[in-house]
Amino acid sequence: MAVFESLSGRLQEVFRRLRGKGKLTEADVNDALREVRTALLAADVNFRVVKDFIARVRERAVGAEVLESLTPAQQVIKIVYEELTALMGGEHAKLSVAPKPPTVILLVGLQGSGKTTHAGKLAVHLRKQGRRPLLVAADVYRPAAVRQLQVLGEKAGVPVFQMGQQDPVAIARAGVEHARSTGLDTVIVDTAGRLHVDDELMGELERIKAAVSPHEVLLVVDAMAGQDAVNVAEEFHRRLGIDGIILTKLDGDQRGGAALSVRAVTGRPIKFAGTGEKLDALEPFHPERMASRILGMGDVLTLIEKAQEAVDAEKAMALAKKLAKDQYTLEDFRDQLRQMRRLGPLEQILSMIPGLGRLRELQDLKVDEKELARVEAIINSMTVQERRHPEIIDGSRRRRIAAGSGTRVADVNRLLRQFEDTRRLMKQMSSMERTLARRGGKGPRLPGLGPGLPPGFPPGRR
Ligand SMILES: Nc1nc2c(ncn2[C@@H]2O[C@H](COP(=O)(O)OP(=O)(O)OP(=O)(O)O)[C@@H](O)[C@H]2O)c(=O)[nH]1
Repeated sequence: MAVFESLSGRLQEVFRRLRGKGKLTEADVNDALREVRTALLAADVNFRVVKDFIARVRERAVGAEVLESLTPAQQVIKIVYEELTALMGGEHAKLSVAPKPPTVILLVGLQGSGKTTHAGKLAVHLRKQGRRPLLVAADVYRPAAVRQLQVLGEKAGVPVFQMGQQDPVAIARAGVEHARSTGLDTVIVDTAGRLHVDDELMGELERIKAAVSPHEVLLVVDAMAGQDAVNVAEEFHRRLGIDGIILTKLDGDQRGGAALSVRAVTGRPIKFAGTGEKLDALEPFHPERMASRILGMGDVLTLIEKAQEAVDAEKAMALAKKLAKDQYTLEDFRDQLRQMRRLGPLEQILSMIPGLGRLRELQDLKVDEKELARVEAIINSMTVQERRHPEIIDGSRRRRIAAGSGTRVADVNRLLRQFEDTRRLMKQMSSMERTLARRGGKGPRLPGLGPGLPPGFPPGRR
């Protein structure tokens, strides 16, 4: 599922028609903007936000400068892109860091918004940046919450501070003290949630805030709640004062209304987006990249960052050498598959590649994660000899491998064909890159990605 799927589709359709017109009149632009308005409202964007947005775009788009330019449709799209970016806050808003550690981050939000999960994700994210976080369990009403945080901490390799079911204010204070005395530089306090905003909860959060003076109060809201999420954010901000927002479950939100309105309504930026249940499914929120994804222009920068995190640079170098010597094996193929899977769900990845959204045949491509598992099972059923010298895999070996991996001989045949295609293509790519490198030019590959990924991806597409 791609975020903003329907909004993105509708906007691209509007602009496709606009582009088809060549010369534009004011009426053409007004018609297009009316459709943009309908699309935004259907995406559950707050109606006041939509109204202001359309007014701003219209003001910039109907002038002579745009309409009489050589590429009026392009100009209109550019204006929409810029205004969408501005709507979501313009620049990426970073987390603040305390001048003197520890930095204290207070996570607040309703029950089920994904607070505890995102405490863990944030810890993983900070650790990857070389920080030393501490998770503090101050959600004492739901006994399972403390345990949940401990489990997350173990998975993330991040220490967890807890004192059982005591006063959350005391726990938060002791947690910060613990970080200070043990040299941990960032404290993430997980607080209790309720089903609704209520006085008791707000009172408790205010007391915690006063006790630990956090550098960041981050509100965790569920994007799937749409306009309710925006109302919750407004309420929390009014009562508690927040510094930023973590918008969760963006992977499940087809409409995108919350992402587009929450900044405009609260005046506070979205700092992170949660895109899945796993601990690494967290993206720093970049308004311009999100605008680009909405308009079907892809998001290559986020893709590159993900790839750099997932791909082991040393392995990629080793692979490049092997390719040059024509020693690429099925073991390498399997390694690449594993790396690819670490990037996240393939549909999310595909939505970040410019232009892919517009390709008809890709629109109904449902990436089959099971197919990836099957490919891995087949390779695992081979002997080391077979993986390194696939040419020895004859008919009887194919039958044995199929039986061993619980697949059919046809599956094994297909995999071997794909492996051959991949090997051939990768050889071509790597010799192209070498030629380009010799000429001092830049290769077309993504840094950190190539030649790390099978170009025929995803494998097993029939
Ligand atoms: N798809 C998806 N699911 C998520 C995401 N973040 C959290 N979840 C799921 O949402 C559910 C609730 O998450 P929790 O972290 O337990 O929520 P919480 O806000 O801590 O809840 P309380 O502790 O009860 O206040 C869990 O099943 C998570 O796996 C996300 O970004 N995407």
